[in-house]
This record gives sequence, C-alpha cells and structure tokens, in this order.
Amino acid sequence: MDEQREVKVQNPWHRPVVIFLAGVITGGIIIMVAISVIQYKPLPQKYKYGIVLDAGSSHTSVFIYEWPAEKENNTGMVRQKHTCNVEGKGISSYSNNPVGAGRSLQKCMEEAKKTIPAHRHHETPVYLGATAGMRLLKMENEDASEKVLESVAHSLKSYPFSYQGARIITGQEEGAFGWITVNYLSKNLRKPTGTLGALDLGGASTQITFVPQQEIESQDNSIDFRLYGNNYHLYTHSFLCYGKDQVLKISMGKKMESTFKADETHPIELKDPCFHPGYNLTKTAGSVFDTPCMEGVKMANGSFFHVGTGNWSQCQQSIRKVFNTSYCPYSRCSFNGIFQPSVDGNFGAFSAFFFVMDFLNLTSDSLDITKQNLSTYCSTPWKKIVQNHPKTKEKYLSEYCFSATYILTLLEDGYKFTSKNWKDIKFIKKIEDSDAGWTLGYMLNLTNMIPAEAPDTPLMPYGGYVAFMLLFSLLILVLLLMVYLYFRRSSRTAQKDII
Ligand SMILES: Nc1ncnc2c1ncn2[C@@H]1O[C@H](COP(=O)(O)OP(=O)(O)O)[C@@H](O)[C@H]1O
Ligand SMILES: [Ca+2]
Repeated sequence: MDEQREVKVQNPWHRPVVIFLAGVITGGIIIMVAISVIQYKPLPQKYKYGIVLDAGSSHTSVFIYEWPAEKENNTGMVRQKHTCNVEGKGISSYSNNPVGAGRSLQKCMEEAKKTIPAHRHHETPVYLGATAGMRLLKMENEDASEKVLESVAHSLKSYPFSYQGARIITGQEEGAFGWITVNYLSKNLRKPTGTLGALDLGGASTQITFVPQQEIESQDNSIDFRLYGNNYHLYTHSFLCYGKDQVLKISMGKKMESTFKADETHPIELKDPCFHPGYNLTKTAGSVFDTPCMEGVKMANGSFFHVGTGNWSQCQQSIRKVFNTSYCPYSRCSFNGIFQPSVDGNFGAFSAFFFVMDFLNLTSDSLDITKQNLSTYCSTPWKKIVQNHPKTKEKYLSEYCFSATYILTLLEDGYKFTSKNWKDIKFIKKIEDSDAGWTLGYMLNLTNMIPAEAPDTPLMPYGGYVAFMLLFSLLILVLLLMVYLYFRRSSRTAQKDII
C-alpha cells in the first residue's frame, strides 16, 4: 500500500495543479490565436473617391473613380465607378459665351453628388484637365481661353467636393498619363513583363507613348518615371492639329485650295473621295477654315457643295498630303520632323481609334484585309449607309470612311506600323470596366497613389495567415494531448509493474 501511494504521488499528471496549469496554457494559446486573428482581420471596406473632368475638344466627360481606402497604393485597385457625358460641345466652343462653359457642367456634377456618399464629398478631389481644343483656343485667343477656364473653375468650386484645379494639360502629360492608365489597369507596373504602348486619337490632337528599344534623340519626347520600384524611360509625342476633326478640316482645306483656283464659278462643288458616293451637303468655307491648324492654306469663302465620290485609295492620297515627310533632323522621324524610335511591343489604341475601328468592325483582321474592307465600305452609296445605320448621328456616319482612312494612314505612314506588327495594336475602349484615357493616370499622379518604391507587403496573405495560425495551434494541442496520453500510459504501466 505504501509503495502504491508513493507512485501515485510521483506521477505528476495526477496532481490537480498540473492539470489546471495545462488547461490554462491551452486556453491561453486559444485566446492568443483568437485575438491575433481578430486583430488583423481586414476592417470593413471603406471607399474613397476622386473626380476628373476630361474637357476634350469635342465634348466633356466626368469620370468618378473609387478605391478601397487601405489599398490605395496597390496597382489596379482604383476603378471607374461612374461616367457622365456633358451635354453639348467641348468647353473650347464657349469662347463667345464663357459663362455657358461652367453652366454646361451642372447636370453631371449634380449626378456626382448623388453617386458619391455625402460623408465623403468634402474629401473627394475634383480635377479638370482640358486638352487640344483649349490648346488651340489659347493660341487663337488667350483671353477667351482664360475666361472659359475661370468659368469652369467657378462652377466646380460651387460643389461640396475638394476643388483641385482646372487647367490645360500639356500634350506630354496627355500621352504619359494615358500610358500610365493602361499599364496600371493591366497590372503591368509591378511585374517584370513588358508594358503596353498607348495610342490616343482625339478630335484635335493625337498621342503616341511607349517604352522604346532605341535611345530617345530629342529631350522633348522623353519622360522618366519611377513607379513601384521600377524605372520607366518613355517616348511620347502629341501631334497638335492631328486629331481626326482637325485633319478633316486640313485635308478639305487643301482640296479646296487646289480645286477652287481652277473653277471660279459659285457655288463650287468639292469632290471628296473620303465621303460616300451620293453624299452631297452644302457647307460654308468658314466651317472648314475656323481653326489655327490651317496655317499656310489659302482661305476660301462662301459656301460649297461637299460631294462624295467614295474612293479609298484617292482618299488616302489626299490624307498623305497632311504629313510632311520631306525633312528629318534625327536618325528617324514619324512626320513633320518629329523624332520617333521604331514602334516596339504591344499597343492599346483607344478613344477615337477604338470608336471608329469598332464601328466599322475593323479591329481584328490583318492590315491587308482591313484595307480591303474599308475600301468596300467607302465605295458603298451614302443612301445605303444611312439605311443600314438609321440610329447613328449622320455627322459621325458620314465621316467614318475618312476617319478610318486617316487612322490607317497615321498608323502605317506616320508611326511606321507594318503588316507584320499590325496585330500588336489592340483597339480597346475599357480595361476591366475602366475607360482607357489620360484621366485615371492624371488622378493617380496628383493624389500620389503610385509610389516610387514598391510598398511593403505582409509576409503572407491574410487567408494564409489565418490558416497557418489555426493549423499551428491545432498542432500544439495535439502534441499536448499526445504527451498527456504517453505519461498516463507509462504511469499505468508503472503501477501494473509494481502490483
Ligand atoms: N461614337 C463615336 N464615333 C465616332 N467618333 C466619336 C465617337 N465618340 C467620340 N468620337 C470622337 O472622338 C474624338 C474625341 O476627341 P476629344 O477627346 O473630344 O478631343 P481631344 O482629345 O483632341 O481634345 C472626337 O473626334 C469625337 O468626335
Ligand atoms: Ca481626348
């Protein structure tokens, strides 16, 4: 009996104190895991907002962006929540009525107030960036351009948002921020993979931006960025007056200059291969020559009949005349003496590049097939075109043949794309529900949302962390149980041996 009692006393697992301590340790581990899991659980998502107005030459669009507050420095987190197209023309058309420019924004800004939760209004930045239409107005009439900018600024300040400025952005900014937008949305910026070049076509200017293989020979065309720990050396150029609306005016002006000299009788007929056969509209010379882009072209006046002949190759011949390729002060040029390295890698072509090519179903064929299809389209009678597209605005409809011919000529003769790398051009409108364009990149830059260095990332993702903690604590429990069972068995064996 005495021996048995001694053994019982020697076996520590039978002591209530030890059992109590084991319970406390196990409970402590469970509480520790529970607290750390709850502590690091992501808080319910809080969203922040930003507004950018794209005051283009033809119209103004309001973009509302949204992003989770605690993830603002991660690539691809900002998304487009809402867009609103301002009624009427672009702000540069209000040169004779500047107050009207500010007033035109009202409807869309009221919509923005409804879209963004009221408690976020005061911290939501609003930016307005004006592009080539306002650049041209500034060249023509600086005073009028300032009055228009004052008017839109005054209008934007009357809303409860955080007004951050209304200005004309430079062509380099327009190109570079378009490039940032498409690469941010494609999540290319933190990966070692290549980037996407950006091609933007507007009504009054066009931009080309990409990472070149060759050295950039002109300082004006070079932009450097450090984003997420990577250095980017970009080539960019913006051609003022080479948006599709201005090129249409220039090429019509040039045609008028050459035909109207020979024929003095009024009203004059302007035969145009870029318009469909059967198209015939009376236009005024003033509506063609109302631009500073027509320098050196002899001005016509009065009205004329704009008559379509629908001949694609003649149309291309007439468009080629707007590119000056007679001089180049560098090793290679696109046109008008502007340096351009050879195009390299994939390109996203957006805004009017997309609108036009998508409308004509010309976004996925080889360059040769695209030309053939466009040629057939241009020679289709105007009557039939209208019948086939009763809902499309006739002004847009009448210009698609011209616009697509200009696009092919700009890409092939201007930028030197070939039938080999034609497939590298992707005609895009949106990437992941956000429009391709300069506005997103502009906002990301001004709100410092793209850090120069890669932000620190946790050792493991949240899900992995929770799973790890749970498994680890389960392992400790199992170990404790095994030790307990082992000691219990060995103490029983010891007891039996003694008996
Ligand atoms: N659905 C459409 N079809 C064809 N062209 C369009 C369509 N929507 C917009 N556009 C054209 O896209 C161009 C947009 O240019 P915009 O951004 O206003 O000028 P910029 O960038 O030169 O200041 C304009 O030429 C406009 O007519
Ligand atoms: Ca534009």
